[in-house]
Amino acid sequence: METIRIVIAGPRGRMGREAVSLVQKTDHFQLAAVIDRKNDGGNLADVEGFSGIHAPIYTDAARCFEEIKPDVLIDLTTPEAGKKHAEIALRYGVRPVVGTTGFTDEDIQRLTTLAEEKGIGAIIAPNFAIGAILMMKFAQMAAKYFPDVEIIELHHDQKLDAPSGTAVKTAQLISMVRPTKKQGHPDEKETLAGARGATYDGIPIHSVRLPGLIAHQEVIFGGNGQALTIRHDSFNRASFMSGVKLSVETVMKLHTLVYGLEHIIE
Ligand SMILES: NC(=O)c1ccc[n+]([C@@H]2O[C@H](COP(=O)([O-])OP(=O)(O)OC[C@H]3O[C@@H](n4cnc5c(N)ncnc54)[C@H](O)[C@@H]3O)[C@@H](O)[C@H]2O)c1
Ligand SMILES: O=C(O)C1=N[C@H](C(=O)O)CCC1
Repeated sequence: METIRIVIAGPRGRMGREAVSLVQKTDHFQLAAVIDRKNDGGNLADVEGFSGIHAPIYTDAARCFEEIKPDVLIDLTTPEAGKKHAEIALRYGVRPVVGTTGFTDEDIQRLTTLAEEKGIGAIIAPNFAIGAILMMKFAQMAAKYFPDVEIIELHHDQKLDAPSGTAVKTAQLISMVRPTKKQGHPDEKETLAGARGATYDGIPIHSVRLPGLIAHQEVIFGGNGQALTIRHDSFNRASFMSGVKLSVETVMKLHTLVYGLEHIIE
């Protein structure tokens, strides 16, 4: 198998550290460089927790891609940085695999156009955990029979974006198969603002943020005399890494942007 040269943006973060470790232990992956907010010009091996892992550090994504010419960027940063990195990567002919969440429909559309112009692959995956992809697919199946649905997503309290990328993606998949619907009583009123959550195409989304959590979601369907709950839990960040590996391998064969691993996992 040909070696895939990878740049990781956000290597010191919770997900970035897992991704560095994934690249290190995968024979056909090579860590070509990292993009970090600090330590420009330094080496990852000199950063605490990365002893023996040699990769040049850049703070400027464009300079990194220009000098390193990697095959793939894995971005695990913040919404602002992730959007910028993905766009610069595509301009330099580097295929982005974006795990960073908080992208809007417009962001995704702009990057899709850029990937098409360049004729290279890109993947934006709100959730890399295979179980979460199945949870979303099962929810889409169930929505055909149970149009009344609410999403509760639960994450650690250091998360920047709400609702989660997974909750938005789940609502998008459900809204593809059910007509727009106003749920609950037509005259219902919130006596405390936000009590009924945010809505995507009429689907309520409730975001919980608590220390101790990692990433969890329940999709609850209600019907006549019955309810169906589909739940997924990520108990650690290693749960995302098989999806990151699959995305890096797959993006090399794509010529357009794919949003969501449900398009890749049959
Ligand atoms: N797709 C998935 O399966 C999945 C799973 C977990 C987390 N996430 C997302 O991944 C992102 C990162 O999550 P996390 O928990 O690792 O966050 P984190 O805060 O632990 O790490 C983010 C890292 O990005 C770095 N960073 C910020 N701006 C930067 C810049 N301009 N250049 C380089 N590095 C920069 C920070 O220094 C930090 O080390 C979030 O958007 C989160 O929602 C996605
Ligand atoms: O830790 C996070 O942040 C996560 N975000 C993703 C999302 O927004 O859907 C899912 C996995 C964990």
